[in-house]
Amino acid sequence: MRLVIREDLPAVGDYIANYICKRINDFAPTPDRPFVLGLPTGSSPIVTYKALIKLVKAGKLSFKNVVTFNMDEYVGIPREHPESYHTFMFREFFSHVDIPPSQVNILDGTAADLIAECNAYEARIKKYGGIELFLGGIGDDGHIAFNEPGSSLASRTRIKTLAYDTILANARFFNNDISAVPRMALTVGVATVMDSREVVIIVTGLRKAIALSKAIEEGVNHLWTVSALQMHPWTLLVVDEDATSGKCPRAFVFGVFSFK
Ligand SMILES: N[C@@H]1[C@@H](O)[C@H](O)[C@@H](COP(=O)(O)O)O[C@@H]1O
Repeated sequence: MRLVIREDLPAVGDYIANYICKRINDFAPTPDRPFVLGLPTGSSPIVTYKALIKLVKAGKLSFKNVVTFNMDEYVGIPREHPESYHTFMFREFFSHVDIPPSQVNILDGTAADLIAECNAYEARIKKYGGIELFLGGIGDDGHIAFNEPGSSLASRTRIKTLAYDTILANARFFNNDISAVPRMALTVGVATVMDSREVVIIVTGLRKAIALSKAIEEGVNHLWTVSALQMHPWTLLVVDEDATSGKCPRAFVFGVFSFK
């Protein structure tokens, strides 16, 4: 597991955007061999998206031969809803880069058969040969995608009931009205993320300090689902100074690297 510490959120965003840019350019994707990229929502990735958009506008990066799979989507709110992850992704990212919309994959939380929707999503990922790089964020409780505390570490794309903490945290996007936050979501599973060839995780802010410490300093534990990444052969955590204010310094003793 690699750990990169940067001063603040904008520096984290720049680092990850440049990292992804290099990965895509080195991969030299073509229409027959696209780069398959997993993507998150949330406030943490917004600066990364902004930095990626800048790279595209500067002609240093193209998404023409990139296929994306988003991590999750709320159940029961239409795509057009201002807080659907579908709307979020087009507003914050896809509308500003050169990706053909047909290459964007986002779970449909309004599908008539939600289980079939989840199974088809897994099949589509498989059809593309798996995900090359999954970018993710984490919740304050260490959840990855919507794999809430207690999720199976062998989980696949499925319907998940949201934890009360997550509903509370996301109420800020719904005018602080807890009752307006969907109770369920479709989410890739922990095993879906683990199958990716590389995982890059953004962890920023004091709120995430305990989760970061649990992710890298304690054992693999389904109550902090991000900790499963300890078992992944090629994970990169990019964090800011605030997020290291848990117990992180000990991590260096155990050989986690810091590139400052
Ligand atoms: N499903 C998303 C997660 O994928 C995301 O990582 C998390 C953190 O969001 P933020 O970056 O706003 O802290 O929010 C939601 O729960």
